[in-house]
Amino acid sequence: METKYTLIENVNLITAIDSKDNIYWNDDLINEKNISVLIENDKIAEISSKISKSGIDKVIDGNDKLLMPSLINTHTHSPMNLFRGLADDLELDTWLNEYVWPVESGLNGDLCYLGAQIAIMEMIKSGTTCFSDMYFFMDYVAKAVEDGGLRAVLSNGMIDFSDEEKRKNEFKESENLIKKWNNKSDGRIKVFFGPHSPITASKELLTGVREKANKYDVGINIHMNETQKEIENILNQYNMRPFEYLNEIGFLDGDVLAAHCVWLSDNEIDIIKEKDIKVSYNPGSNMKLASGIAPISDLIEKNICVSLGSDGVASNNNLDLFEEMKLASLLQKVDTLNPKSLTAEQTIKMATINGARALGLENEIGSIEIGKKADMILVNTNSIAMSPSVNSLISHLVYSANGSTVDTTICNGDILMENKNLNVFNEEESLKNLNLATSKLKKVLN
Ligand SMILES: CSC[C@H]1O[C@@H](n2cnc3c(O)ncnc32)[C@H](O)[C@@H]1O
Ligand SMILES: [Zn+2]
Repeated sequence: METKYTLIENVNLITAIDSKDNIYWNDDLINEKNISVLIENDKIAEISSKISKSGIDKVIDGNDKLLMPSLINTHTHSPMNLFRGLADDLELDTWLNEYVWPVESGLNGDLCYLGAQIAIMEMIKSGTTCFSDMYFFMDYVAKAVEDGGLRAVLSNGMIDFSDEEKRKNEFKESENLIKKWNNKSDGRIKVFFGPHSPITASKELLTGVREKANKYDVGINIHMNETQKEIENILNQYNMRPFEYLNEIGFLDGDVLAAHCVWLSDNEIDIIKEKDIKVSYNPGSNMKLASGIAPISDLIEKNICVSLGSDGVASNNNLDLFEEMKLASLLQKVDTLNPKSLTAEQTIKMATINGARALGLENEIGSIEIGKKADMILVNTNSIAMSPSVNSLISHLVYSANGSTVDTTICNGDILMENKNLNVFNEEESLKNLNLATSKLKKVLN
């Protein structure tokens, strides 16, 4: 294979630097002007103030642009792009039991491919190139990731409600997904186990997942402590809170990615810290479903790894992590009544380097450093949202910009969007198919 060189010239570079020592919150962001970055195939080869153009296949002018690591969404359900606006203004239980699960019963692989395809286009357009997904028909989602050029950590969502037959099927599905897709598509796809939650997954399923996650050396993606009702349910069954219960059965380890973590006791925070659990904060979904406010400022103070997730678009209702960064920060400020809670710098780390750490990908992505994969975005600084550019661009990224300020998106060295033009999939055709598919799926609710 011939070596491909891409050069990004004279750009304003903003990135975290991986501290490599599990200190998640103490390093500052790099913010330097007139930098050039050389990409050799899929990797960052050089970062310097001047790089020769000779032998370069593609030169991107970085004037009026900001270069940063692309964003990492550590919790979503990509095929749920079929269900945006289907069920709004409801709390989690009603939303799931009366709307979402009935329409999901009509899903098939092709529909999940379509939903994931649209989610992937939405993510590329808004600057995300890596996402952690839990859903059904994940073989089809993996194909959409392969075709769409993104990076993803995929998990088959496992629900058994204590039914042994269901449990066996879930393990079969999950192990097949691992064997077929883990480390595939040029290493862009990884697979985790995905027990849905301690309510929907039995103790046997959870202990089985821990055993198999160790066997296959993969992580675990799970919903935790999202609503007060869920905590009461576990307390009634086990006389322990959810993290205490999972600790007791030996489920917890540093490879566990726990989504939501809204309602946490002090003891649970200590367990999260001790076990180095990775937390995915989903402020948009937690607000929309009126679930509550996660105590992120307390977690940061304890140096717990907190990353950022959107959840699915049926509860968010989009996948724009720029919007999510703003919600993330503002919600912490209003919760603590402290304007210094979750600063813009911390929020960018949350959406980049901590996302990488949460997925076990910190040696590959999450920052712009030599040897890392070329997953990065160019943001248009000659735009109203990013002006005046003589003020803090870091502030603009979190408090003012949204996904539409992203101009160019690169994943694994491939340019997936350039000057706002998508290089993958056919958006118009997919949206036509989406409307047809959703109108059929919705009929079950009438
Ligand atoms: C078993 S596949 C994943 C499963 O999770 C459902 N889901 C989507 N968002 C949430 C959420 O915020 N909490 C709990 N479950 C959620 C999704 O609809 C699938 O059924
Ligand atoms: Zn979820």
